[in-house]
Amino acid sequence: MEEEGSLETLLKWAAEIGISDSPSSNRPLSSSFSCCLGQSLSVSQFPDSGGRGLAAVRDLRKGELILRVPKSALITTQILLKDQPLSLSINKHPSLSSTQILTVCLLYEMGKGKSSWWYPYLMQLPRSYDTLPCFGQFETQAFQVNDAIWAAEKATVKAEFDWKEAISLMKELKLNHRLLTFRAWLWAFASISSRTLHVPWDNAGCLCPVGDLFNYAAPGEEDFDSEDPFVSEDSSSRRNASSVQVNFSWNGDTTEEFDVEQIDPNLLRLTDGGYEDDVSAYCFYARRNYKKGEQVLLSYGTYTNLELLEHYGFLLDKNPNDKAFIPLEPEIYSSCSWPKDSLYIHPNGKPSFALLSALRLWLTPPSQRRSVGHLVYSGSQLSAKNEIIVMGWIVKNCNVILKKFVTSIEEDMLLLHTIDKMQDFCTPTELGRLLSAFEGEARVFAETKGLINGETGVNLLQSRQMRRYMDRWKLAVQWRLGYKKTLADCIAYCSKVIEKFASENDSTMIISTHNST
Ligand SMILES: C[S@@+](CC[C@H](N)C(=O)[O-])C[C@H]1O[C@@H](n2cnc3c(N)ncnc32)[C@H](O)[C@@H]1O
Repeated sequence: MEEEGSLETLLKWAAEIGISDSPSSNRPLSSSFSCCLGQSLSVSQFPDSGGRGLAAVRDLRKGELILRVPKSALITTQILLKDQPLSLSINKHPSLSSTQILTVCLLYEMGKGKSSWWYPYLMQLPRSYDTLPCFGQFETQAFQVNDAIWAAEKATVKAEFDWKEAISLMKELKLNHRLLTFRAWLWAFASISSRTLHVPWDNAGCLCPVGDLFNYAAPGEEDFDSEDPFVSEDSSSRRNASSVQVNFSWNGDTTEEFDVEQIDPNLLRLTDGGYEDDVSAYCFYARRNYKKGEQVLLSYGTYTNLELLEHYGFLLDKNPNDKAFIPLEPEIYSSCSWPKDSLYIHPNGKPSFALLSALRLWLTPPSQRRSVGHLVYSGSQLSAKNEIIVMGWIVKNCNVILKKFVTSIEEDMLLLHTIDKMQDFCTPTELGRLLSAFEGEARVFAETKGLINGETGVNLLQSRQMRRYMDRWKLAVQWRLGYKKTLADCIAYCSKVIEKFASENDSTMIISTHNST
């Protein structure tokens, strides 16, 4: 993400309008503060986890109030519709969704330039995004996995459809031609998708100055290395995918250093934050204890890496909520009552509870399925033989899928290294050397984007647009590599289970042979 405008201007303006990170909710709202932060938080750079974000300026305790943003500072459709001409025009388009309306409102507000009340905030918004609808054809194909390619294509088509539906309204509002383009729409849509917070009165959510500087940590990270394949499964509620929804769950982090007993029990109610009617403000709370200097993170909800990419334009190296779906025969879905999206492989390689159960049933001879139904649905293994068949089926299918990819895990790792080098190159000679050594996908990228052209190629590579293409391409390669690794881990896991059963079977045979002699 790239943003422009001055951060100091934003933080000064934020202090003036009552945004505060003071731990005391009684601190008078005052314009005498030159920065809204400094008491609990400060803006800092975290290159490996979100770039610009918020750091703790002192040790923070779980449940502590760390930021308040008054309702008047939030950008909501409700507030923007106080503008009469805007409101009159929007009323004439009742079929537009709440997100389309907020997107139009944001572009309309951008069109006001310096006269917008939110100008210091708007200037700090990223100039471009890497959310799925922004992926071009090359980057989309780089996912290699059909589900992901479809998700990217669908996201782009949907964004274009939404834009076309809203264009007559935007023309009525006399937005300048730059704001009428699909590019501008994608920008506004991605701003909303990746930065809005949940508010109870509008599905589109709100834009929350300063509150939207928190980067993301997945809920359930503490379960990531758990031996139990069921722990992280469907344990948290799915949230509205189009907005940053602050997590109200009770499962805070386990890295306690303070005595939880000392915390006011009322504060434990809120571990992330939300809009609070009684104080008319968006309030944020520390979801766990933080040491001074640490990045303070927010849980936007439970997302797979593909969902994170779609709505927020990034993915996590280790995402406890990620899921790898493999193609299954239609009869597998119809032979069980598990929902399709519960049949997947965990990021640690273990098949999901539902996937195992569905396969146990499906790989039982049809005449016996009725009699084992209750065992299958309770998650029990049916027999050693059935378990070996199930694991063998998974191993075989994952192998088939992996072999069909045009690149292997090792090649993807090498490609990521090449992309890094392209992003870091220093001189035209270095670039020339790099480009001449290109083959496969990197060569296609260089050709498609016009990089194989001496001086022009160098200039192009340095351009902002080319950097964006490379970032998105890299995200797609990272995603597919994660997918392949999960399948490889799954093969290893299932093979181990088969070995275990085989060795148990051997020892049973030895015992029974021994007993019969
Ligand atoms: C609500 S904003 C957070 C603040 C943002 N970093 C900024 O500079 O404005 C959400 C965006 O931050 C980035 N982000 C948040 N958490 C991240 C993480 N854990 N890893 C990588 N990028 C992250 C993504 O670009 C996402 O769309």
